[in-house]
Amino acid sequence: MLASSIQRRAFSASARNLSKVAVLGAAGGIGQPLSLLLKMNTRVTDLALYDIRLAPGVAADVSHINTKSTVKGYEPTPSGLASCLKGSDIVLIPAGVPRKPGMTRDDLFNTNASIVRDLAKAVAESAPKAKVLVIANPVNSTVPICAEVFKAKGVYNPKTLFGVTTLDVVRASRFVSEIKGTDPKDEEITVVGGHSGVTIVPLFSQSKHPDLSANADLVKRVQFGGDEVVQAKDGAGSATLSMAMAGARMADSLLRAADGEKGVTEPTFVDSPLYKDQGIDFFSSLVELGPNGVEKILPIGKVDANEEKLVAACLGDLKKNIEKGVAFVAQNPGN
Ligand SMILES: NC(=O)C1=CN([C@@H]2O[C@H](COP(=O)(O)OP(=O)(O)OC[C@H]3O[C@@H](n4cnc5c(N)ncnc54)[C@H](O)[C@@H]3O)[C@@H](O)[C@H]2O)C=CC1
Ligand SMILES: O=C([O-])CC(=O)C(=O)O
Repeated sequence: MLASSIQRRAFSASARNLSKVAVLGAAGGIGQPLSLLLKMNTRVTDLALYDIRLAPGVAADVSHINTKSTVKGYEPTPSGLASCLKGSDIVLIPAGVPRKPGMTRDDLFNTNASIVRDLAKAVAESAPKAKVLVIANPVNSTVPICAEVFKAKGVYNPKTLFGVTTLDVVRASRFVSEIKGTDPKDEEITVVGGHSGVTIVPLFSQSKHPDLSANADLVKRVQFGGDEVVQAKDGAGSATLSMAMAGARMADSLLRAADGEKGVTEPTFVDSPLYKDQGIDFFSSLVELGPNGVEKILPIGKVDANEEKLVAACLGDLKKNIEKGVAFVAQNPGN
């Protein structure tokens, strides 16, 4: 009995990979709680924090938490960034400015596009095999920007680039549970499309409450949940704590899949075949994760008449957002 439990322990310990996780933008509103949650994750063995300010301070603070992983904060220099990235299995990118009331995510493009482009270049040079999780907005454009940079550097792997859309399903399950008086953990809501306004498409017809697809207020709340936080923070930024939780969940799912766990799925914005025939190269849907990243992209499944209209509205905007990201890199390749 004892021997077999020791054997089991030995097996589970040996089945786990060493995992270096890097956070770029680690001193920000998302970066700090995200770093905290990653420090609490026992699958992370090395946590590497980079920002243009304060990363060593955040690292010193987080490093006192009594879990086994090492934590290091890097100086805001090209060599600091390269050392941070070197050997990383997962790179999360929450670097970039957040919205203020009255702005759309697309209004962040002018500032964040070049930040993400330059960080993607550093990833291509120092961690070309890492799984890259893009949080910086507008995700619908920043993910194509990363893809174009990786293509130009000859390291593009569509299985390892992810736009983080987890917060949309986190919100959807919570909002439904509030209406139905249920536990959000029992409310799995599929959300597809992209990550802004009408490109966010909840598919309530596939949930336990198909009637909710006719609830226009709820659909709108999921699509514009981010605005609720932006307005409530009144100029001081957008969702940070719920986003940190969502980003940490996405990273944990990839780590579990890398450790051989089967059937791990997350919704995420990836290079997807689902609407390529309409010229849309990236789309968020449920994705099965494996040791190499994307294992299988699941189809969106059956949708009802309300949702068909939502998908149609999503595709128009999404196509433009993706094209904008691609055009940016073509016109501004940077140094
Ligand atoms: N994907 C999603 O669901 C969500 C995405 N976001 C987005 O995440 C981004 C970050 O939001 P917050 O953390 O609230 O902003 P923040 O302003 O609090 O933090 C951003 C951090 O990025 C750093 N930074 C800026 N340029 C950098 C560079 N070149 N290299 C490294 N670090 C750099 C800043 O110094 C700052 O510490 C925003 O673009 C926001 O819109 C926010 C919520 C949800
Ligand atoms: O709304 C924003 O700007 C931040 C975001 O992406 C979200 O909260 O979903």
